[in-house]
Amino acid sequence: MPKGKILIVDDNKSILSALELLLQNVYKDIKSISNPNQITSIKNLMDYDLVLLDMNFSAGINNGNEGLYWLKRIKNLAPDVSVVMITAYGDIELAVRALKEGATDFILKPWDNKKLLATLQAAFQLRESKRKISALKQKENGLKDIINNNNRSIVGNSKALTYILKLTQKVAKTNANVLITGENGTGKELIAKEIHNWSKRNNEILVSVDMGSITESLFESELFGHIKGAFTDAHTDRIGKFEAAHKGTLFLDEIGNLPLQLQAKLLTVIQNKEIVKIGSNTPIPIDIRLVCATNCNLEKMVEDGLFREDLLYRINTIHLEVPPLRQRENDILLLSDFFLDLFCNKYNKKPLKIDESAQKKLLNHNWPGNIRELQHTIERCVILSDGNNLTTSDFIFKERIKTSQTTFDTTLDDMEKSMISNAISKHEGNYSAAANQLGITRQTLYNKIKRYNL
Ligand SMILES: Nc1ncnc2c1ncn2[C@@H]1O[C@H](COP(=O)(O)OP(=O)(O)OP(=O)(O)O)[C@@H](O)[C@H]1O
Repeated sequence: MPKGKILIVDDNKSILSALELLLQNVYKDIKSISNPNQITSIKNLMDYDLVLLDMNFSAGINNGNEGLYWLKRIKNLAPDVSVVMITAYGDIELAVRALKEGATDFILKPWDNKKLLATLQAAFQLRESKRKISALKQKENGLKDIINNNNRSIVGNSKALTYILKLTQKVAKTNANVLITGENGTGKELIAKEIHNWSKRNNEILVSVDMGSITESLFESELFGHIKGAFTDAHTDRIGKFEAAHKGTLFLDEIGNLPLQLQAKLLTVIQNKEIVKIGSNTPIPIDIRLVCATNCNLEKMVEDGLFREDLLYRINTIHLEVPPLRQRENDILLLSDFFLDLFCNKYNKKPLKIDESAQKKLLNHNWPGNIRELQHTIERCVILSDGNNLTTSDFIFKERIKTSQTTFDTTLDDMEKSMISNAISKHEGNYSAAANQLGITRQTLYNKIKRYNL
């Protein structure tokens, strides 16, 4: 089945006819011109797959310069089109010049039909590959845009937040590794995204990894990737998060949850700036900007022998501490309104207002779960509300259960709920520590909090 579009340029009409005859069953669309001046007036030259271009047009001049001139013009107008040069006066020097100017290949007249067809076929395949690469590049850029812009703008104008945002902007422009600390739900991940978006790497992607949810057995495969056959389930090659973040930013969330043995592996990669995939011996150079976050006190963990001091030095060239919501009083109502709009839109509710006494209640609450807690509180209110106003009775903050005593006339679910509440309360909203105490992963803890609406 003929496919593809070819343009033949030769001043010799009988050559044009011979070539048309030869190529008519190979290419779907053939256009021949005998005067190269017509090239520039061809509409949509970019749509052509191939150009077969003679090198000499003026009588008595056989140095090939005309062909090289027209090659340049074609490459200017349609850079991805494959151009194959054809001449009766070729030598190696001319062929090299043509290839340097962007020709795909070079054929001598009189030509051998089989060889000519094979050369054009190879040139056609090259053009197809370029098309695919360009389509993939466009798709990649589109995906990068979606990934990078899929973040919420940071709401708030409190002094504490403004200070941290100024610092974030300053730091973003450098290539320094950044450690973001702060309680759960304060917006550490949002700050990491801002660092990426304000950095010179913002044309590449930010890859996030929750270190708290990666099991030891999957650590290397997730972060460094593997090659096909490296282990039983490795049916295909897989790139790890480090390689995916190459040229961009790698965000390692909950870095404090990384076991010591894995800290050593991470340190090696950061120091050597290269990874080795499981099952391979070949190191792959990696260029990433590292941003880490944690709600743990890493210095204290270093003192307790739970975190490597050398790793801490590597990751906290710059340290940003995100303040808790209770220290950002000005932000509470701004954020409440922001989430109110967001969820009213999401749940197709008419606009809601928070009345004055309810506002006071929000301002007086301690927000141990910070902005995430505020977000969930507002979402719940929007879902449950029937009126136009939210009043104090819409905002019910559960008292944390102080006692760990449980009675035996409760259900298993009640006991679990109570244990989770106790653990969260004991660790003052630090979900990682609470999950640790309960012997479950942070993700499982989140799921349970959601399930029990805690
Ligand atoms: N200033 C802000 N403006 C708007 N939304 C915010 C702001 N800060 C945080 N949020 C939202 O609050 C939620 C929690 O934020 P984020 O995940 O960044 O916190 P975190 O500190 O990384 O939490 P964790 O320690 O639990 O991982 C997210 O949905 C985030 O979009």
